[in-house]
Amino acid sequence: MSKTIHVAVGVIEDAHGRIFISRRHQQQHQGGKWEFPGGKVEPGESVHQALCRELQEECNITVQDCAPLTVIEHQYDDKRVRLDVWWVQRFTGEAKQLEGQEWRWVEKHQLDAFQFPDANRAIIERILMTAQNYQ
Ligand SMILES: Nc1nc2c([nH]c(=O)n2[C@H]2C[C@H](O)[C@@H](COP(=O)(O)OP(=O)(O)OP(=O)(O)O)O2)c(=O)[nH]1
Ligand SMILES: [Mg+2]
Repeated sequence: MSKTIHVAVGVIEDAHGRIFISRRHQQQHQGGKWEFPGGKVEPGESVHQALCRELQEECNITVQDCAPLTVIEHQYDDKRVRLDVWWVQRFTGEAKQLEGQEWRWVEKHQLDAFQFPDANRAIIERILMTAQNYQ
């Protein structure tokens, strides 16, 4: 069995409580589906370092403050992933997608209307649960 791919993922929230999502390129694993920005943790990097690097590269932002939200392990037909998900509420820079992916800000209650990879179901549940607690 191939080894687990460790991924740092950011749930980026803006001042209006909206979440940043982007659409994976068709040729990528889980292509065409929407995602929270992030990418693989490189050798020698902490998850936090990977998160900051990926969000700078993909979304043009510098993370100032973030907190662990959840960790999801998921087996797809072709690979196994471990998604280390962080809530990012403080950042500098204007968020936008720098790698040619379609992107948008969405209200939390609209997240369910987008097609995400299967592993993301648990992330979205956690976002909605956490949001409810703060209303
Ligand atoms: N970034 C991200 N990846 C996700 C999400 N949900 C999910 O199942 N994944 C999976 C898809 C991929 O198998 C893996 C992320 O790997 P990736 O190939 O996009 O990583 P990367 O951005 O570093 O890409 P690369 O440049 O190394 O090719 O995690 C999500 O919400 N965000
Ligand atoms: Mg990525």
